[in-house]
Amino acid sequence: MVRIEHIGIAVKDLDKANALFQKLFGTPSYKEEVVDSEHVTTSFFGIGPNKVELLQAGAPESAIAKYIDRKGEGIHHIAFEVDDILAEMERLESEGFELINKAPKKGADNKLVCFLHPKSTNGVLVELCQEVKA
Ligand SMILES: CC[C@H](C(=O)O)C(=O)SCCNC(=O)CCNC(=O)[C@H](O)C(C)(C)COP(=O)(O)OP(=O)(O)OC[C@H]1O[C@@H](n2cnc3c(N)ncnc32)[C@H](O)[C@@H]1OP(=O)(O)O
Ligand SMILES: [Co+2]
Repeated sequence: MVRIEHIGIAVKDLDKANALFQKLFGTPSYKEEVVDSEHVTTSFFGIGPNKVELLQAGAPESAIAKYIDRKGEGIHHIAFEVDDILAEMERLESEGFELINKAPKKGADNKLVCFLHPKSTNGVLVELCQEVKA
């Protein structure tokens, strides 16, 4: 684990949330990106060396839609940057953490990602992110 890559926040209305967080951070979102495979639209804010990712569901089957239905809006996951996602997935699985996806998958913001099931991480949805090198 290199550092916290982003904090993911589940929101119902991305336009309203973008306006709210722009006021909070004093800076606008630097990009919005749809991730079809996750049925989400993401919006990223840079705060110094850190990032916040807002996520709006694009379909009822979206993990974000189910989360909001269950728990309402709020912090959804913590993402960590890793240098070698395959090695980290292998290490974590050997340590007893449950990988939700068994192979890295395409994430937003030019990343390969893997999620750990919250039941194996004290109730925190953890995302591993590796930068996709050009
Ligand atoms: C990849 C694009 C982007 C990026 O950064 O690049 C993203 O971050 S996309 C983010 C959205 N995608 C995901 O979250 C994918 C991984 N998530 C999942 O596969 C599911 O959400 C899963 C498996 C965590 C939960 O699935 P589901 O909601 O269908 O199951 P349950 O509702 O039965 O939940 C099971 C159990 O987990 C607890 N739970 C669910 N979501 C969270 C959460 N975000 N944080 C903590 N805990 C969570 C839920 O409360 C249930 O617990 P229980 O004690 O059984 O009630
Ligand atoms: Co994320």
